[in-house]
Amino acid sequence: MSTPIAISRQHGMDAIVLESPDGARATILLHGGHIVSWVPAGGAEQFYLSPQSAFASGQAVRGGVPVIFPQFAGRGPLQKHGFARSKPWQLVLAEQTSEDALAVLRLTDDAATRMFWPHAFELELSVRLSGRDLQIELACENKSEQAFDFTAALHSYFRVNDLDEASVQGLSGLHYWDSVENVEKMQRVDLLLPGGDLDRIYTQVKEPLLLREQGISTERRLQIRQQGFDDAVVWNPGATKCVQLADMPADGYKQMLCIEAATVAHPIRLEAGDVWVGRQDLTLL
Ligand SMILES: O=P(O)(O)OC[C@H]1O[C@H](O)[C@H](O)[C@@H](O)[C@@H]1O
Repeated sequence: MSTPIAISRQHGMDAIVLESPDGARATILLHGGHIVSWVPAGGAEQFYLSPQSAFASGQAVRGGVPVIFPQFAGRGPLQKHGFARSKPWQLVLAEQTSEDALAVLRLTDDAATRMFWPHAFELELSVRLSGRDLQIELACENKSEQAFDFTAALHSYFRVNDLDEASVQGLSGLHYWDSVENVEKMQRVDLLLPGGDLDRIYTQVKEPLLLREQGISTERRLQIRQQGFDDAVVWNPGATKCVQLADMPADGYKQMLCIEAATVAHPIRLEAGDVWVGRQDLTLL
């Protein structure tokens, strides 16, 4: 038995609010196919959402999980991070079952996307919510007659109470591109303590990552697993760059850390008719 979920309004935009029977909750805007909130069962908000974010057509939301496609950052001729995050997506399905809640959203090419990127595609974002799990899947089908290349990411902004008390585990031994210093390096220590101004593309990420936060009497442990995506981007703008972001408070960087499932280093080549799938699965332990 499943119950359909109707479109509601959140942040002045069309949205789906997923609620699983065990009390977990997630909100997805049709604008950008953008998850803006996730509260696991018995837990607190896991995503950072800037109080100064724009919620307007054609603009990107600052926080949550922007879908980056078909170009990561400025690595190509398109607008930064491509167009998917600022386009209206269509709702395919939203329902609650006795075990979970699920939404599927779709973005296809149109005259505007083909002007910049001359390919026919179908992107599908599936979000499954249950208990302390959030599973995010991005699928891309090549609907054109020729192969195309793209880069992509699920650019998740995790909320932290205090950046100084947050750490990321599971990166040791990985090579990364340091986008601040423009140099390739290797992660030697297991625990990454993300101070400000950090922008790294870790390549060939196979093991789960763990975002940890030490409170006075509690410890938050959020497991981040990815599949289909080769790389993980860890980003925090730090004080100086944060001030330059018009849609973020000056000290907003202290409350967030991006850990993104991404394919950046080697673009994905998708043959005509083929489908690529990437996912980021989150579990509050
Ligand atoms: O400000 P945006 O266009 O949303 O980009 C935000 C950030 O995204 C990624 O994490 C990149 O690695 C950063 O270099 C970039 O600054």
